[in-house]
Amino acid sequence: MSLSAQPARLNTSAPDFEAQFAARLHWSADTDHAIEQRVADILDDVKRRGDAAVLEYTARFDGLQAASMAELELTQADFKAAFDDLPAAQREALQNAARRVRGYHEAQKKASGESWTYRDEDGTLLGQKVTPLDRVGIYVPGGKAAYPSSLIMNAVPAHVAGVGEIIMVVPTPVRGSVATGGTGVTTAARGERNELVLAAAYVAGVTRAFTIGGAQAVAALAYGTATVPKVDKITGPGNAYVASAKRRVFGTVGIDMIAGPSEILVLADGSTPAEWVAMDLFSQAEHDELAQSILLCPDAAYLDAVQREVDRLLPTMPRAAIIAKSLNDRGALILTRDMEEACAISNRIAPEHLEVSSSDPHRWEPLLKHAGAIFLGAYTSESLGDYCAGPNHVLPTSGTARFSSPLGVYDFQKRSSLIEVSQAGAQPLGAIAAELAYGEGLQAHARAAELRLSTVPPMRGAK
Ligand SMILES: NC(=O)c1ccc[n+]([C@@H]2O[C@H](COP(=O)([O-])OP(=O)(O)OC[C@H]3O[C@@H](n4cnc5c(N)ncnc54)[C@H](O)[C@@H]3O)[C@@H](O)[C@H]2O)c1
Ligand SMILES: N[C@H](CO)Cc1c[nH]c[nH+]1
Ligand SMILES: [Zn+2]
Repeated sequence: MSLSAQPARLNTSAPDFEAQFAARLHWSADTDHAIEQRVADILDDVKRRGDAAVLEYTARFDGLQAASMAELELTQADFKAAFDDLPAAQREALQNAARRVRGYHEAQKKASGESWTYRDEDGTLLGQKVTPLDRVGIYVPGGKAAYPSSLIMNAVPAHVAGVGEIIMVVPTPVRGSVATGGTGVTTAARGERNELVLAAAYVAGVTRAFTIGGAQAVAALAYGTATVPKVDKITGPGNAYVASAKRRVFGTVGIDMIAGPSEILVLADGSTPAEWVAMDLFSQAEHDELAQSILLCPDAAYLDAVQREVDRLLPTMPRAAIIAKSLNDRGALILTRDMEEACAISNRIAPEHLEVSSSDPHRWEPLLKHAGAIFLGAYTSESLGDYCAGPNHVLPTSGTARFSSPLGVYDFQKRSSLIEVSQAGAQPLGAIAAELAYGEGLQAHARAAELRLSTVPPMRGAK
């Protein structure tokens, strides 16, 4: 069957642009009732029945049969064996990627992740104590592709922050088993473990790991089961089921953000070879049918050229079916009046990844406000950021870059305020606090402050 990919052609000057634009924009799990309902049911079930429910869903959605959760636990020996067995080039690539990601996150910690204090003129000490989380759960996706790079992007900043225990979940679906929501495949004996993922767990350092995925894995981490330890926070990307589950368990545990199906927006001035841009659009479309790839450009002939490259290159891609579905359903090539308008539209979309494919990217960068990551210039392909540039590739999707940031060391830390008031400092602060506390009708607050004054006044409103 020959496939074709026809992203929607939009024109900002067309009278129906706004309607067409809105129709293409953010899809998120919470607008899909069927996914929401299924995820809610899975979470409830795992909360009630623990391991037994996780085993059932793993058989149903991943086609992976196991008699007990112990069978689904990976060991440190598995990690080391996978690492030792890798071809040297893959071992080196993993280590180089981890080294660059570590360097970036160490710099990030230095810049904004350390405790700080100061003393005011009365000798009162004020500040913030930064502490790492005790135990985190990292979700490493594994449904339609394997993601050793996501393991590195989660585990490395957790280590830089000083997290005590890292519990990883990763689905290992049996190939050919399709998570249909029905019974799925129930005869296969073992999921396909990805050796690079196991080796990455060795390189990046993971405490415990389970081959479970989807909403059931998120539930196991959030509520804890007899086998899977309850964590303080769940980080990491995943498909619509994972994103929805994370949103629902927030409050029971912390979460990093909504990092759902991947997105790329390319802002092009027409100076980058069309082939490069077409492949960059493919690079995110190939993740998931629900991924979104958009090109904004003020040059109609360039949009035509990129479409021609899409047509030419698609048949060469092993994941052509996923790419075609993603581009047909969610992709768009948008003709803008100029680059300024393209920047404004990009801000409205707030994409996960934003490539500024221009000969003068620094001219446009100041106009760009909302994006998970901004890639400047024709040589900065988004895929370099996915693996090894250094910054984190776990990024907010579905327009949540308007209020969320990339995964970072800060996601694995929390902060406590530090306050040490000197005797001299207690005098002015006591007077201010007492005044406000009486105003709120909270006498005990007022009195606690006044008792520390050198001259203690009578309590106002005493009985
Ligand atoms: N935003 C980011 O930072 C980022 C980074 C990497 C990957 N991603 C995205 O992560 C996603 C990975 O998705 P994936 O599918 O490959 O792996 P995944 O691990 O996220 O999802 C697989 C799991 O989904 C569940 N599932 C699938 N179909 C189901 C159904 N019908 N009913 C119930 N559960 C079902 C199964 O339990 C399965 O184990 C992609 O969308 C990719 O674009 C995002
Ligand atoms: N582009 C993904 C984030 O949306 C990350 C990734 C991992 N591997 C390849 N790509
Ligand atoms: Zn990617």
